Amino acid sequence: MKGRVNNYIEKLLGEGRTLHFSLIDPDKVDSLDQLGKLIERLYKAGTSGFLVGGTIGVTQSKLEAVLETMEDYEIPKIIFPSNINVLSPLADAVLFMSLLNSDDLYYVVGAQVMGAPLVKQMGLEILPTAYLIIGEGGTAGHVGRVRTIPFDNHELGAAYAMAAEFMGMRYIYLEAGSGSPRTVNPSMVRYVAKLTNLNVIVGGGIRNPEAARSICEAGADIVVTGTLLETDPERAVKVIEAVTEFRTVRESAK
Ligand SMILES: CC(C)=CCC/C(C)=C/CC/C(C)=C/CC/C(C)=C/COP(=O)(O)OP(=O)(O)O
Ligand SMILES: O=P(O)(O)OC[C@@H](O)CO
Ligand SMILES: [Mg+2]
Repeated sequence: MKGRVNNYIEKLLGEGRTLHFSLIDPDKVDSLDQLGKLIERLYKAGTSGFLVGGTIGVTQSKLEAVLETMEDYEIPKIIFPSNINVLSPLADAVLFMSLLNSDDLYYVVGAQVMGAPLVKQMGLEILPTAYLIIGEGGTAGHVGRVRTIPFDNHELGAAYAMAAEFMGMRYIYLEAGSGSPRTVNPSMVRYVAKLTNLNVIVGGGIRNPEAARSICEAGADIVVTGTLLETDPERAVKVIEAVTEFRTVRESAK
């Protein structure tokens, strides 16, 4: 899929679909055998791609073991990097992200400067992504030193999203944090989707098909689940079905 991931995403979105990405955290994998079975299950259920990453504890060897387990599947394998050590040429693409609401310049531009030559050498396709953490954002919010955007402050979320679009980014990831007790507010998703042409990725705390559906209805383009795959794969399959069965007519931003 290298070089074809953006096109693959645009094609499915153009057909009115919403995509589901399964987030695998290499640090949470106990057995590669079990991971292989889980991946097969998620693929058969219709997940649209794999994100691979975790905030803490991911080594290159754990990352590559996960990517090798996925290699025979014809859907994108995309790195979700917490830092420059979480990169590998075995992936197809990388969410090349800037944490826009960080107080630490390292997460806004430093990691990108250190990572860019590595990404180039590895030949990874780029998904230029504004990463926005809403609420406290769990471990990622702590590590990323976020300047809080309250869950109900849609104007603030949308202002960041518009700034990201004006700076040339193509994706925005609205993140509540892994295992968050609540998801990003669907009304913030609606606001961002309406005011920009960015592809809107939403993740954090999505634990059931109803929550996933509300986020789809609000106009998300890609829905991410991570923790649920680890805790309740049966329910994760139901979330995948809810997302991939959803159909929408997308409007361009005014
Ligand atoms: C572009 C490059 C090379 C790096 C970008 C680096 C940036 C901007 C990082 C943002 C801050 C950060 C720590 C993000 C983590 C994103 C991530 C992989 C989340 C998913 O992992 P979790 O599920 O939260 O991990 P744990 O389960 O370990 O908490
Ligand atoms: O683990 P969950 O809560 O599904 O969150 C997924 C992802 O948005 C975390 O970065
Ligand atoms: Mg996690």
